[in-house]
Amino acid sequence: MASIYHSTRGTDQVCGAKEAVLNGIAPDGGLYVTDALGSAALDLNKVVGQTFQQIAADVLATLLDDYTREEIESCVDAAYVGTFDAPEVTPLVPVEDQYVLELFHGPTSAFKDVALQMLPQLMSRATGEQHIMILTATSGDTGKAALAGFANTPGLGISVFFPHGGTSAIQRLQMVTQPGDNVAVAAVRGNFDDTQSTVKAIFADKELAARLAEKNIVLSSANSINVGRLAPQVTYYFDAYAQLVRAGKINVGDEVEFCVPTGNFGDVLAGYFAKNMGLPVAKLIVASNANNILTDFLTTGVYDRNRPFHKTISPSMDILISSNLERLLYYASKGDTAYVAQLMADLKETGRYEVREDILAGIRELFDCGCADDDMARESMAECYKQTGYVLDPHTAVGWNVSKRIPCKAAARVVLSTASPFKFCRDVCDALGFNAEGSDFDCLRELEKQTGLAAPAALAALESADVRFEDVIAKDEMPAFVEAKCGELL
Ligand SMILES: N[C@@H](CCOP(=O)(O)O)C(=O)O
Repeated sequence: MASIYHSTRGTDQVCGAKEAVLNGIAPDGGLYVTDALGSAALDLNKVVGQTFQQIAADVLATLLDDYTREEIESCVDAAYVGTFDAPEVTPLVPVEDQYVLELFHGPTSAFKDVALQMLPQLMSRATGEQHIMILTATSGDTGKAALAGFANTPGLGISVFFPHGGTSAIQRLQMVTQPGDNVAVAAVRGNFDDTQSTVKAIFADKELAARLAEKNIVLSSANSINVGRLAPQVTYYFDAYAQLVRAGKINVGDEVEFCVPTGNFGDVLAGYFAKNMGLPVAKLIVASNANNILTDFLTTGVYDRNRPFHKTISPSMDILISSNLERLLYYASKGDTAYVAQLMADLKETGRYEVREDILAGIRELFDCGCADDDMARESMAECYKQTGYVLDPHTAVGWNVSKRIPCKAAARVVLSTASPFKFCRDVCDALGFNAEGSDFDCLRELEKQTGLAAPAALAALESADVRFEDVIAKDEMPAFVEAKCGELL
């Protein structure tokens, strides 16, 4: 029987995986979860002999089990054959005494491509006659990856909102130059949390939904609140493990640790899913930048967003409302939807909640944490480059810094590398002591010259790309923007 999905905040409305992917977020504002997680494991002996694509097919068939095997395999082919510039898709590179999992070889040079090359495939096989408008809030990377994934998909439109002045220059250019007839992009005055919260409010707006329904349009999400975004990310945890075994670094069954730079908690939650699907994970280390709300939560059990919001050199992690933590709370409370709903209501009303001691203790059995501010990240970029020649982007540097301070107790430690350093070339040049003057493309060329690395062609090409989207709007204007774009694009 196919897995049943329901909200983290209640079980009265249930659906299958396809409907969960299509809806993006549950009708009560919670996130879709399935109680089947933990009941089916991948066969590790098989995994270690598989390609990334084969592992992806098995992961997706397990988590999204109302897709047929044929549907899953055609999704995998479309998403992962010929779309990444590394044959392994997500290569694992030894650097000093740990391993860097390079997740940035996709079309937009960020880990989001792994899921956002897949989500449009999943969505188009789940939809019927309806038209879909995808709403995406981004702090830098998701937006472009979603645009690249959904551009020109028949029957689908996509609207992306990013914080005005809150991304790197290259990240912004990637979005505002996006070609396609079905895409819209706007900068929002405010930070990522304002944008993400407004997108969630738009999903909850019943009157807007009714007006759109008259035009046969539904809204969905390309953020990791959508289980169709999260499930594909589980693949690279298994694949990293397989690469370690094949390289003779560990034996099948050995435990490994992962250190994950994260803001919205999606990337690290995918590791929790992997663990629950049979991957021997000893620890998941949550690495935060100066917006260290997750470090505080995992240390004290208190989640408190009443604090300053810092703009950092790792902008994709500038987040104080980590959406996917809600899913972990659901599983850690053993499926207590009323408890999760209460915590989320507390967060909305007071900006704060505190979990019970037993729940924190359960979480801490698997999760460790740490944070690194900009100076620490710069130091790690410089030190790592000096000692090994390896160039870390500022987000990966946060993970690297945190990882270095927590001794590894398992057979291997893998640091997830979230983006190409060329997306943040000015800050990387600055950290590495290279010339960081001039335009961002001067910095890109300087980084190439000094390191001998080639910038991804799509990033270099942004220098001469036409800017198509220049709207800067207030968050209150987002609902009208979405409704207008539904009319224009669908
Ligand atoms: N870091 C993200 C923020 C949104 O996270 P998501 O994983 O939920 O899409 C970004 O770069 O936009």
